[in-house]
Amino acid sequence: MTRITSVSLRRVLDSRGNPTVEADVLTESGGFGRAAAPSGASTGEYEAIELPPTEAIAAARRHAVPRLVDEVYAGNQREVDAALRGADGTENFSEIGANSAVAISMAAAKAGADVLGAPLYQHLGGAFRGENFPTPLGNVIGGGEHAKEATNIQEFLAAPVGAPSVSEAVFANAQVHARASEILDERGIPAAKGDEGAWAPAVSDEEAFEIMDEAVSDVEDDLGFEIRFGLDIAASEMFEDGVYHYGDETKTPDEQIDYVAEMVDEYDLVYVEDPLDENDYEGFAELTDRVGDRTLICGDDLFVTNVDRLSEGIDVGAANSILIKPNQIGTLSDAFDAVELASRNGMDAVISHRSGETEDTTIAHLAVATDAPFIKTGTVQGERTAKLNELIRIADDAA
Ligand SMILES: O=C(O)[C@@H](CO)OP(=O)(O)O
Ligand SMILES: [Mg+2]
Repeated sequence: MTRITSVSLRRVLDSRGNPTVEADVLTESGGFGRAAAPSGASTGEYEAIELPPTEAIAAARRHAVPRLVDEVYAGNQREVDAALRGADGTENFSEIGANSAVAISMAAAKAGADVLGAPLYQHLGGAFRGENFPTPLGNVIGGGEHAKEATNIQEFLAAPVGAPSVSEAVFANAQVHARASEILDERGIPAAKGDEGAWAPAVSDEEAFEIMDEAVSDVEDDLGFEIRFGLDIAASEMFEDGVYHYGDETKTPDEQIDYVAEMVDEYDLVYVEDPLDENDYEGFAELTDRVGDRTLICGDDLFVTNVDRLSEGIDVGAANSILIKPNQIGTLSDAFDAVELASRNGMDAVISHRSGETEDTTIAHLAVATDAPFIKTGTVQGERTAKLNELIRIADDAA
């Protein structure tokens, strides 16, 4: 019933106005799934390869589609993803492109769910999923590679950890985003928005910490549940010639560890992603040792959703959490393997969007399917609210 009868690929727009790959998968009994690949700006050095969409589509049509159509069942995700890997033949999807691979992988999952008549989160996660919902990490202020002339730290993320429901959490983040705008106004600071819809003011990181702290406390007082915040430092982007660059100032790796540890305590941070360069497993381990009992130290560029890199990290205690981005590795099966390896080792797996996104909602289902404690998928702006609104619908559906 779920045998794939057609896979079509096309170029569509992403939120930055760049082309990306969209896939449609059809099955024998009329099941249909559509998904589009997201795209990063602050990409990790070890991510699977994103090819220019036209090339990725041509290569996938040549190599992958013949191995899928009439050959593979969309309901069998492992089989779909093994066919994609077989068609590509490389470690990093450099032949058909991780963008084609992930679009097909996600579209097949949706087609499989469609035939089974199950919501995607249940098809991926099984009958017992849908009880727990992730806390959304909402990007409120940011800079780095996502906005010019703004903060050095890439993302300041609201985390409504005490919200009684996913819907209240989603609205709390939107309120923090609105409150941050008022505080910027009060201080006479103009702010455009970065790629993910976060405010991108030309302020120091120090001032961004203050604004974030104030916005979060105000909304916490108003709503009456605990809201904290966290960071994606995206430190690999700042690391050059052995030091971290904060505008004209620099920090040595030891100073960077001290700085992050101080910020964790000063602001009671609940989450810190990529505090150090993507090759510094030891630095990650030292920081995790110092503050890992009170915050999540999450590896994004460090692990790139890759089980081999995660295993190395586990060996040295490099983090207590991993960011999962399906397009970093190319298939849903690979992403699930990373989640499972992490959770077998007591680490949290956080599901994430990319800075370049589409209206695709797969990651909302993935977060519920994997029982993720957090999902990072922005706060406002259509391609972000697509996922947040889907989470609200899933919660409604599962109730
Ligand atoms: O660094 C990150 O975590 C992401 C998403 O916020 O950014 P990008 O997609 O540009 O890598
Ligand atoms: Mg990151």
